[in-house]
Amino acid sequence: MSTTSDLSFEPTQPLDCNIDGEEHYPVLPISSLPIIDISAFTSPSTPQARQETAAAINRACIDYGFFYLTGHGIPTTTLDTIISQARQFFLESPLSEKIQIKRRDAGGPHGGDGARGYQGMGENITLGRRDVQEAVDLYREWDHEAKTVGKGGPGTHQVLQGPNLWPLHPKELKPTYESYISQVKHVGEALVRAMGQALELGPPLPNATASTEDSEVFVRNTDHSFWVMRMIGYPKLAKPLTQTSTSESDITEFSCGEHTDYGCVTLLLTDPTPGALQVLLKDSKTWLAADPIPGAFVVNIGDMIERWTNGLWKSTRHRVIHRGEGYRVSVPFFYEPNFNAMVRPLGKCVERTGGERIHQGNTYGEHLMGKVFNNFYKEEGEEEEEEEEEEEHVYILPEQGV
Ligand SMILES: O=C(O)CCC(=O)C(=O)O
Ligand SMILES: [Fe+2]
Repeated sequence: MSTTSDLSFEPTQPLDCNIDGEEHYPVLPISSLPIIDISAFTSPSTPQARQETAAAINRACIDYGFFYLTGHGIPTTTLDTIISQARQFFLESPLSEKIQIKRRDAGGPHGGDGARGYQGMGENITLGRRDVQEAVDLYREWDHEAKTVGKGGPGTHQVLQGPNLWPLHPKELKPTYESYISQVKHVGEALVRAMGQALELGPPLPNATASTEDSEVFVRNTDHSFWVMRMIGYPKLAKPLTQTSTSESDITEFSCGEHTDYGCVTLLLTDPTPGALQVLLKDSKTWLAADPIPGAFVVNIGDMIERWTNGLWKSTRHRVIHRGEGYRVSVPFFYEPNFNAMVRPLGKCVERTGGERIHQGNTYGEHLMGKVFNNFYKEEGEEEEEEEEEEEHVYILPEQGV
């Protein structure tokens, strides 16, 4: 994804460049992402306070596509529990227990749906390379009435239509996570409401439908968010962290390869490990270490917001290289559009970006199915397909009944 912002930044220390004719891309160790307090949208507030927050979001989305989010109302103790229970699962469960909730092919005899469940070390592939991570993927449950029998007959599932496969250990994990999911969805809603206001799409219109382009357009198209939550465990990579800037060609292993998130907004929670998550700045060559701030989410916008805004706000590339101490844990919550939401550039954003649409539009469900197949079923070495080619896939999409 190309980035053409006019962002300029002052490096905090000398950058290591072009030694022995080799290009060295710097990694800035001090995070300078903006910090946005969302409380004006999560609690009673004044129009002026909301306007100031919306303006700060607009700036952050143009300049970085990433920011820290505070004032969301979820207690830090809850966030800490989410991380510590994920750590317990990864480090204390025997492999046999992890395998019990393994992601299995849709339609197969094990009742898998091709998406939910545990992925072993190296199974997640980004840009054709195996990520050094293990993970559990949880999704919004498919609406019961809209389920259809999988191609293997009764007891088998279509893609994405199976039940979530919850870790068995620790046993409090499932109720804790369910309660957290209901809280974090409210934060996602507040955030997309603020984003609609930030784009100055106009006040909410009476009798609005999903396609009405007012400031609530994102709220309506995420009101049955087909959310995804990942628990990710990262063992540290072999090479120790000895330098603040790194030659790109030295990096042969990734905890999570360079990517943009494919949905709407990501609310990322991580343990305190520094230096692991790196965000590509708008100069397209400087990586910024987005170190965690206690109690704050790291938020980034995904490809669906880029498409809705016709590229006014771009989804930003990021990656994880964990060479620090210990086993790193993160739990991103992807607040996504409704499965059936039609995602096409908004008229006002098309006008503001020169009048040409970057995409003709399709539903989030179609987009997601393309991503599920690309990422989960690609063999090492295969090139990741570009967004433009996504339309060439033919998927038979069951309707989500919502
Ligand atoms: O673990 C992290 O810090 C980020 C993970 C991530 O970018 C993703 O899962 O999309
Ligand atoms: Fe990501």
